[in-house]
Amino acid sequence: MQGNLVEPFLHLAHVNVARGENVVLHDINLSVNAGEHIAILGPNGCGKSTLIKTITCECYPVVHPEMKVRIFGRERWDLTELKKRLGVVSAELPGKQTLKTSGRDAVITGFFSSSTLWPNLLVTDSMRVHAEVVLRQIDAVGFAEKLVGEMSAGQQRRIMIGRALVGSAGMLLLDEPSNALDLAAQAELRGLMRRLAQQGTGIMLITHHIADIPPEIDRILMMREGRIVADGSKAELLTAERLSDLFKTEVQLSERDGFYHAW
Ligand SMILES: Nc1ncnc2c1ncn2[C@@H]1O[C@H](COP(=O)(O)OP(=O)(O)OP(=O)(O)O)[C@@H](O)[C@H]1O
Repeated sequence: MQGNLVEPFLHLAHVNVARGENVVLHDINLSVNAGEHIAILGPNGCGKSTLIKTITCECYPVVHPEMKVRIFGRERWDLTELKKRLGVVSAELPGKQTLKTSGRDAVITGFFSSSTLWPNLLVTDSMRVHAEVVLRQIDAVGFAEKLVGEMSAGQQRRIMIGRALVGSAGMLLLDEPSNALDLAAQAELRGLMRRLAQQGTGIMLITHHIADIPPEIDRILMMREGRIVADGSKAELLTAERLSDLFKTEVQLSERDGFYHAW
């Protein structure tokens, strides 16, 4: 990085993405700087997860001359390298083997983007030291010995955030992270997102729960029918009118201590 230039995390220009026979993302233009905090909102099926999967190269854009996908400043990636650098967390575990992996080892799998610590993987001392730092950061030292399959959903989610953090270049992509969490676990997750955001971790959060959006998130992306229909500040877009228009239903909104509640 030079001078005051902010490092770009993502630059998408004129991106169209097909799934099966249908084009489900249309002319997506989006730039995100490293360290930004963004929430992506939109009705079911509008393409939020496909957008994340385009960033992780699990979905490929339709090739045409104006199309550009640049991630961390590069257009071409070794997929394994890219997966290691992107911290993606969804409600699903990386694989069945993760259930039989301890929390500590599951965090370390983030260095390899694997579902468990297979015997052939070379875990270095510096990886172990870094994993301990992350376990403290996510407040998971107390259950790090437990098998992931024996953890509560909230503990599992925290371990998956830790797994995403060890390898990632400071950007977390969270796809509906509060799914299946009870109220206490949702509150813990919100607290963790806040701490990470305050410590400088960038966050792209997909959620259907407006209350999940921590005060630190200041940019909102609205999607509808495969298009970005609004991209702006929270003050401008997180209003009852804009949400009602986005979801085509009457939405009421209130705000308390920087958190919003919609019903
Ligand atoms: N594996 C797939 N094969 C074919 N079409 C798919 C596939 N996955 C998703 N789609 C379609 O792509 C479109 C976008 O889906 P996507 O999952 O990205 O939306 P979303 O906004 O994340 O939805 P939700 O909020 O319900 O999770 C939808 O029309 C969906 O039916």
